[in-house]
Amino acid sequence: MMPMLDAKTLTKRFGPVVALSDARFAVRPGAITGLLGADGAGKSTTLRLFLGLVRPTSGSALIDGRPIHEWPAPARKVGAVMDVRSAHPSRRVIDSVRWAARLAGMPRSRAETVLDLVGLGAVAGQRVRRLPAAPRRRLALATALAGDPETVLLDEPLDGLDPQEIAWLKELLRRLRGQGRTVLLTSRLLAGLEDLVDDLVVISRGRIVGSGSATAFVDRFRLETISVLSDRPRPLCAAVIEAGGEVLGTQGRRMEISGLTSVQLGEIARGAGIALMGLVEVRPGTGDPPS
Ligand SMILES: Nc1ncnc2c1ncn2[C@@H]1O[C@H](COP(=O)(O)OP(=O)(O)OP(=O)(O)O)[C@@H](O)[C@H]1O
Repeated sequence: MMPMLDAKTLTKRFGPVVALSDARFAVRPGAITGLLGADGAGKSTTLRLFLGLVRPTSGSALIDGRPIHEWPAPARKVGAVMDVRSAHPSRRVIDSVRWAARLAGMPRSRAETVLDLVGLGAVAGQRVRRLPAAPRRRLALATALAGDPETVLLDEPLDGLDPQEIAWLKELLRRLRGQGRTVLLTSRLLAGLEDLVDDLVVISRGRIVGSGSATAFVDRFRLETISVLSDRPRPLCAAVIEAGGEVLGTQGRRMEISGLTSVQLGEIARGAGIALMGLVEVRPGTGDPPS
């Protein structure tokens, strides 16, 4: 089966910074894939490369076998939410989506369809600036879907959402998958993705360190993953990497670490003079902290 998204020896440098180094991975059509990595790992850069917003230093980022700029109607191929603030604040909600639908060559009625899909039909006539944060994020999603794209790229879509909004978004993404669409979303944490993604690609400091079915990953990572709280996450990250561990994700003071036992982690933290405020070894199968 031809992959829907294909990173082929993809490298991106920004001056001296290597944001992505020889990345190779493929995303299956009709699946939800999570691109997992810590802050600055290269997740957004990867999405930008697929979208043609930045050019690869070497290698290629293919959508359905071709770079995005080779598709005659790119908005029918891929829709993306990279920045939720992209809608113009003084526009009406409906006009914002109509504009996107028009650019994609879709009929005018497409705007109503996608606003209904994201539950914003009732506020279609409002100015964008009057929308609170959660509906504004839904609007960004509607705009991404305006071109009826085969593939949807979402940068940290679950980040900062409340539980109801997370549940709603997951249901919507499952519906999009049910329609045969491909979804690639990024996240800093594995926690919370288990019941959503089919496949995972794990990126660490610009390198792909693993990819495959989420079930296999979740079992392996649960076995090995330690979730830890520290008031000095940055030096702790450095000490963990120095010791050969892998930082899977960070969010504020919380980190997910693999490749080390909790005893080793405790020793590393003590050696670096960093206090651990909480540590949970995530067990296979249950996801619950040990009692
Ligand atoms: N336009 C740019 N110019 C210079 N450096 C950049 C640029 N874009 C990204 N980088 C650097 O490339 C690296 C990867 O950044 P990227 O935004 O892709 O990471 P990320 O995994 O999405 O992290 P975050 O969750 O913080 O957005 C970082 O070191 C970042 O500072």
